[in-house]
Amino acid sequence: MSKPGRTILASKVAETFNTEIINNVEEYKKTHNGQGPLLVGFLANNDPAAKMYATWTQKTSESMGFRYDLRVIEDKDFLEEAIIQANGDDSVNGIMVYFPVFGNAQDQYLQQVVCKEKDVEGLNHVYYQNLYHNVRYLDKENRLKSILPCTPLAIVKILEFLKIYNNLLPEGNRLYGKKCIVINRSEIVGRPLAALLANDGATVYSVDVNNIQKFTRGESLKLNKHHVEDLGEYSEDLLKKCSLDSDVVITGVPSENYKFPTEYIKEGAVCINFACTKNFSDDVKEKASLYVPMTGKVTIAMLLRNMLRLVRNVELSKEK
Ligand SMILES: NC(=O)C1=CN([C@@H]2O[C@H](COP(=O)(O)OP(=O)(O)OC[C@H]3O[C@@H](n4cnc5c(N)ncnc54)[C@H](O)[C@@H]3O)[C@@H](O)[C@H]2O)C=CC1
Ligand SMILES: Nc1nc(=O)c2c([nH]1)NC[C@@H]1CN(c3ccc(C(=O)N[C@@H](CCC(=O)O)C(=O)O)cc3)C=[N+]21
Repeated sequence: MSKPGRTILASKVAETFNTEIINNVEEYKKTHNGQGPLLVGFLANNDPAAKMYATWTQKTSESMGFRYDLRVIEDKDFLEEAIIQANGDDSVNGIMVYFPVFGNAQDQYLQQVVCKEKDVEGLNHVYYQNLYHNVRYLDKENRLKSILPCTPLAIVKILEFLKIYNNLLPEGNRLYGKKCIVINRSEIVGRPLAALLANDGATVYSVDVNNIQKFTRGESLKLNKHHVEDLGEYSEDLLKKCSLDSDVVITGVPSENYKFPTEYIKEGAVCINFACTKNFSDDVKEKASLYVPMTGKVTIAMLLRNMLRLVRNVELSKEK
């Protein structure tokens, strides 16, 4: 008998955004001498994953009508100056820095050097604070939309595509009744993702190497933003219990030989992996109803969508 589950590719999800992005770039070009918005990428390391991602952002953005300029910085010490220069350059619309650079807390500092008006990845403190506080606009008049970090946002868009979000429910509560588990709690992806899902009404188990936490909006969603509860230290038993309770399993463990145990997956759950390596075993579809093996293509679509949103925010602020 054939397996009941299906694999859904990120390219399929990205398609639904790409037409809109291309049309918006075409509109932009009409009023900008036929030129698309300019994205600048800073590469100051020899990390093969970062290099690959840089080549790939260039290819995708150019194919959609954007201009892309990769600035390779040989000496990391000059990176900060280069970012500051790009912040002040009116011809630059968006900036991204490929991480890791120093591979320590200095990288978080560099993230904040990119000015928020050009921060296509949505890593500025202001955007994080809005996300964690469930604030969706930058101004009191609700004209300027806040930017969301692109990988967590990509996963939200995938869950919408998979119809885990129920659009019969009011916006902001569309994950009510859904339970999700996220294996990764980095500041770039896992923690903001758990907060986003909980803010939309889900119960989220957030797992890292040390412990397991639960993010929710409280009983009957009475809180207007998520709150976090410690469930205990990391253990296989606790992980299995939380996972078997989850309708959605999301993994992002950056290690070649890590495999999420298939027997921890609830029958018919949705499984999504955003790590560069395959975090699920080949038999995942014996349990999963829908399986998304990689998410990178949707992340890039969200990056470019964020870029257009930044351009629009700059134009709206000028009109004021
Ligand atoms: N698809 C995409 O668009 C993107 C993918 N990535 C990929 O996602 C992966 C993760 O990236 P980061 O979050 O930046 O990495 P990170 O190293 O900062 O964080 C890894 C997280 O996983 C947890 N973890 C590691 N081993 C674990 C285990 N055995 N059990 C439970 N938790 C465990 C850690 O505690 C930590 O919270 C990488 O492979 C990266 O390349 C990153 C950004 C975008
Ligand atoms: N500021 C910053 N933001 C990042 O998002 C970032 C970064 N720095 N540094 C490097 C890592 C690595 N990374 C990848 C994301 C997806 C795939 C991936 O799996 N891509 C394809 C598969 C490969 C392909 O089609 O060529 C996919 O998902 O379909 C790989 C690598 C993002 N990174």
